[in-house]
Amino acid sequence: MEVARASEPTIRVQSIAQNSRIVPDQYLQPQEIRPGKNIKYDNGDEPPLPLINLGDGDGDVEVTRVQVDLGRACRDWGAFHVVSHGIPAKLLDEMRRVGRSFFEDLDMEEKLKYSCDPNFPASEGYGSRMLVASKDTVLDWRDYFDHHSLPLSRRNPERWPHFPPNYRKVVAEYSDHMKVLAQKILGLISESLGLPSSCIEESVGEFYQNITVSYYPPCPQPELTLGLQSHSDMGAVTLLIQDDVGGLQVFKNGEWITVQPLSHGVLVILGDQTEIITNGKYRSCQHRAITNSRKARLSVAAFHDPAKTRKIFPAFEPPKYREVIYGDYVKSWYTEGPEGKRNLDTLLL
Ligand SMILES: O=C(O)CCC(=O)C(=O)O
Ligand SMILES: [Fe+2]
Repeated sequence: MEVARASEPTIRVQSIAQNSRIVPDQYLQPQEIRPGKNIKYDNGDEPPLPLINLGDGDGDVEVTRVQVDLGRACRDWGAFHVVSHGIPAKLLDEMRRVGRSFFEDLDMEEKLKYSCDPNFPASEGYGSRMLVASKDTVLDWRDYFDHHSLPLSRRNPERWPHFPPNYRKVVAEYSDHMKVLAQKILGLISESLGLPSSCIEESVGEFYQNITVSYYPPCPQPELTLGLQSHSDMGAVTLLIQDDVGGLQVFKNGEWITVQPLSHGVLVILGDQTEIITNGKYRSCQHRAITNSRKARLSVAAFHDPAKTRKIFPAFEPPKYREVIYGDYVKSWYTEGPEGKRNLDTLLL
């Protein structure tokens, strides 16, 4: 059985959403970063995120095309959808289903038994505030469940929800599949830069994988809040699925562009370590989540990061970024906050 840990002092957003018709002050974003009255929930006339069909990889012509398309997506967006990725559609649906069931079918008392430790940022479990150690920031309109899934020595399904009954099995299976896809994507990214396919994966070393199910309750004043503040992911590569509600936005050419959900596609988001390793040839993607007043939204992110002791440095000369021990990078992210891509900018030479 799981051990109940000290519950976080912060009240869960889901409880606030159920009991209040206005947004408490702690969740009000500063004027200049509020999404504002004209939130765009679809991407309108904006170009859609690039879509790469990984099944197009047979034959020399197709291989070249996949590499060219992938290279362009990594340079221009730092994010793209993949289809024919080899992960069973049923597993994607089931992961969304069990994730949603934890948030919606268990009562709060049950859920709080899985609370993450408020004294450590990114500790495993149920929480609302990932930047716990940071200087005062406005809170995100989000609850989450974070799972430490790889390497296997970190994986302890006893700490994961016991409900629905197949929850733990689904997350473990999802973790294994996502690892294989992350390896494949990093291989293709390496090749698209003329590097040996193992290059980026070897630079990252053994994957530290976390799986975060994010749950964004309906928000009475979406124009004043953010589900998740603007950031780039700090690790190497994130693989994300979402439900059909929508709310993820990527920042491109000075604008926020809403990513249309693609139910059986997987969204690839390049992280800061990939930007460092590729020496800025490929950019990590700045993104955020907005809220809406109608429907709860769910996403599942599988983060693939280096070990905290790993030294990360560019694979090209002359280097444009200083080398960094990954654990130091993470520490600054948690103490200073993400603020877009500020942490990465401090490494620029
Ligand atoms: O909910 C989303 O779509 C984004 C989640 C995300 O960016 C993150 O957890 O880092
Ligand atoms: Fe993210």
